[in-house]
Amino acid sequence: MTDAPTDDHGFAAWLAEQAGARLLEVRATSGLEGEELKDAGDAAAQALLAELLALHRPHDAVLSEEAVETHGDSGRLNAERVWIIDPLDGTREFSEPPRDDWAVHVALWSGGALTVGAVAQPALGETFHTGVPPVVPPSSSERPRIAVSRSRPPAFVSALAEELGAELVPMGSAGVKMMSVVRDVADAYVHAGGQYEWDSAAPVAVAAAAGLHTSRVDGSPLVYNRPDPYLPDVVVCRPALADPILDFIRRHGTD
Ligand SMILES: Nc1ncnc2c1ncn2[C@@H]1O[C@H](COP(=O)(O)O)[C@@H](OP(=O)(O)O)[C@H]1O
Ligand SMILES: [Mg+2]
Repeated sequence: MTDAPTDDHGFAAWLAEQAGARLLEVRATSGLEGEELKDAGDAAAQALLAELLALHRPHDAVLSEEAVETHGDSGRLNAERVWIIDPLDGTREFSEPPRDDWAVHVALWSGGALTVGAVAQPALGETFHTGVPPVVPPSSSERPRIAVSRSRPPAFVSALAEELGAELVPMGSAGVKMMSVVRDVADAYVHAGGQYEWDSAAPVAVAAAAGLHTSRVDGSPLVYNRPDPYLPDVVVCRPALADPILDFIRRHGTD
């Protein structure tokens, strides 16, 4: 294991990569499949991240999908610095090798806002982070592309795509979908109906640092480290698509 960087951006990227390497190892060597592989991945990535955070940032609080005791007020609500992590986002896709649409999310919330984010896509060998904000290339597609859940695409997004003349691009993991906009694989990610702070914190921090639009579906800001981490909807897109998308949702809702 390489030394942990001292700056928070580099540290977040390093953490995400350490967990990513552990996940690749579990996938390649455990011999497990299906639910057992999902559970082994979640547990291994959570254990490593918890250990490394306790070792290198012992005074900071944590909110993790895989640590239920952090979901309520475990001290994080009064903390100055809170790491919001999803040790394995896109668990379903992780359990379907050789799919690469799964990710490790590490964000830092500090003093009321997200200040750091890192999203590792270990099977792609790529990590996106706020230390070196990604440069989003001009869109390579004439038609807008909207990334949607592979397993549970919200119905309103099909109607939105029809109005915008867009195509839907199904893939797993909230982080992968937001990074697909950064990578010019899609132009927008629009989601409603359920999600939690850990699903969006790190990729939203990276997307915002890259100059993309990030908000709730009603256009209001995404707010993190709240008492209830349920944060059911999100829009991440190229800035030019924000008005058309938010206007459609204002007129038609998300039901
Ligand atoms: N309706 C919903 N309610 C709760 N969580 C949801 C959800 N839709 C998506 N998610 C979460 O968002 C992540 C991406 O989902 P999807 O690939 O379907 O877009 C998944 O995280 P995990 O893989 O960490 O559980 C999934 O659990
Ligand atoms: Mg998740």
